[in-house]
Amino acid sequence: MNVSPASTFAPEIEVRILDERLHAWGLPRYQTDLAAGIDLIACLDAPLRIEPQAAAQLVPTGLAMHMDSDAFFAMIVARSGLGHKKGLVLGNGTGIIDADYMAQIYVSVWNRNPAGEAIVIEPGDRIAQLLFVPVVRPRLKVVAEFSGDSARGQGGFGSTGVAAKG
Ligand SMILES: O=c1ccn([C@H]2C[C@H](O)[C@@H](COP(=O)(O)OP(=O)(O)OP(=O)(O)O)O2)c(=O)[nH]1
Repeated sequence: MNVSPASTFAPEIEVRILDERLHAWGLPRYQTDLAAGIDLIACLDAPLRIEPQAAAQLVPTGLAMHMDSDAFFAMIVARSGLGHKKGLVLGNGTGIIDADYMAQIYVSVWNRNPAGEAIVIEPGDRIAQLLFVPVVRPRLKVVAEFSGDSARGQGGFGSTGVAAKG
């Protein structure tokens, strides 16, 4: 399927390069025409060794951006291969970059491997990816009782069970 860039929501945002080494390592860009995210690069001065299950560490990306929009935000997620094969995941599960955040973006890295295998991140490694995600910011109105009803009603967490229904 071909998607014309003109048919997608593609606002322009300002990005600052805080680490000049990114000019050689790779400026923020989509790796393929339809890649969902841009890779984030470890702007480290020396290799970083992460022991299994050790405390999460913050890695600078050398990037700052100002989305300045109420229509979307950015989300840091693991790179699929690194997370699945090597065990390099995010210490905060998912990193949320608010649209009003203008400082350097950091990646919280964690080695989820159970034991033994350390992970070494080299300066310039692509360690995670950044996705831009539309967001809805509804106005929150506090009420005593809900005005409508639903099939689930007041059934709580897990109330629909696990069996597949025909
Ligand atoms: O993985 C991350 C997560 C967050 N941030 C930055 C961008 C985000 O806008 C800001 C604050 O994040 P968040 O609101 O999730 O964290 P907080 O602990 O509530 O911090 P704050 O008090 O600054 O809102 O930190 C990162 O650089 N990397």
